[in-house]
Amino acid sequence: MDHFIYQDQNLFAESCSVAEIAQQHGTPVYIYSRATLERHWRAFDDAVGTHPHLICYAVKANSNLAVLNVLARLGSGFDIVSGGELARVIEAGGDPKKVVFSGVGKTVEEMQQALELGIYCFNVESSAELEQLNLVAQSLNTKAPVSLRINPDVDAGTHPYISTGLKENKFGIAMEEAEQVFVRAAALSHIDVKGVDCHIGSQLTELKPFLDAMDRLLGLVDRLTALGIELSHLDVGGGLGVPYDNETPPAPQVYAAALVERLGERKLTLIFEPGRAIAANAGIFVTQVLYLKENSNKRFAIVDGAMNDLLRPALYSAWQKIIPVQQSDAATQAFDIVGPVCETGDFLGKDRQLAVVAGDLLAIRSCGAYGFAMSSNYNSRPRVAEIMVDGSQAFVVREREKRQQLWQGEQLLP
Ligand SMILES: Cc1ncc(COP(=O)(O)O)c(C=O)c1O
Ligand SMILES: N[C@@H](CCCC[NH3+])C(=O)O
Repeated sequence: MDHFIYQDQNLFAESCSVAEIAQQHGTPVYIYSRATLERHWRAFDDAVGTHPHLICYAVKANSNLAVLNVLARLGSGFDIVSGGELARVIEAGGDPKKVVFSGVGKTVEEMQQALELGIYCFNVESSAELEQLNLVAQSLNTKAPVSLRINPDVDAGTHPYISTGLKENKFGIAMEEAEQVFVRAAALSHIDVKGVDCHIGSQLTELKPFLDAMDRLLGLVDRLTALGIELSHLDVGGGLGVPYDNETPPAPQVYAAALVERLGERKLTLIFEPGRAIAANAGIFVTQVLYLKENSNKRFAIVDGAMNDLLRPALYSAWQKIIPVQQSDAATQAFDIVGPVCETGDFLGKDRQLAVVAGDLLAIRSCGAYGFAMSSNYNSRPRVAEIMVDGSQAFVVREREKRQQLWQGEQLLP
């Protein structure tokens, strides 16, 4: 396949057998490929070429320490949205000087933590946050490096829940107010204005919205230069989509080349915040069929994995490829793949043509991003194990939760 997204090929090829991993570690289970993670990160980094840049992997996509560590060893930066994510990055050996901090609701404590660790930049999302950050930096007798996140009001053409760059979304500072907030930021004693950023949404499959957003940001950069405010970087956010089915998002080379070209003569370091493009197709979710069941006009494969383990189908009606791990002699029939959770929305796939019997393993593909990271304990289900395949070896990078861990910290009344 020519595309840089390798569809977790590694996990099904040579080295490690998915069936053996499932047998040894139980199901449901997430399995990641180190080689694929590295290849995706490098493909992204190489795509930007020699233009000064920093790839800040979006930790929210998959925050497993081993995943972060693999990327940190390549020299990756990180895009974080909480103090918890920052702590994970440090724990995984990431460099705080390559961290950008996004999010509309940073707390005072998170600002202190990030300032003390010396992060690269705060992506500030409102005037109120800017004023608060100035006070926190003052109290620590330092200056906070800041980029202002601008809401460029472009339609990313993606699912409404994961579109972030429209006027009605909560994210960023409105373009109409941008100059005024930059002027204020430049005047604040404990703020160091570094850059501008945007992030218009996730799973984008067209280039145009990225370019539209970039053009609007560059217009602002030029107006700021005229006002005497010189920026050193432009952060284009994340959002590059991946093929879950037969989508054809732009390859990173095409995407990056188009953005670099738009910069023209401007001397701005480019920052990227890819999450899904690095991690999604470096992971699968493996689940076992418990029972087959037939109602009047529906056939169900009831599996041991559920919406608490993999939320995307229930939350966004997201479609992810489901394939049997081993060949079966059973007849191919249409199944809804559903989990044990007591919700009608608990499905992993609908109306899938599959040849399966009870006991078979199914692999849900493209689960390396927003899979485990969005999992929960709903229905008091322990969170599943995460495994990373590295060459011919499979490592447990997170153990399956034990039942007793589920009520840790809970107290009975006296
Ligand atoms: C600010 C920010 N940066 C980066 C990302 C990563 O997005 P994606 O995983 O689509 O690359 C997100 C999530 O959408 C985000 O909100
Ligand atoms: N969690 C979403 C993406 C949201 C990205 C975070 N801003 C998904 O699974 O597609």
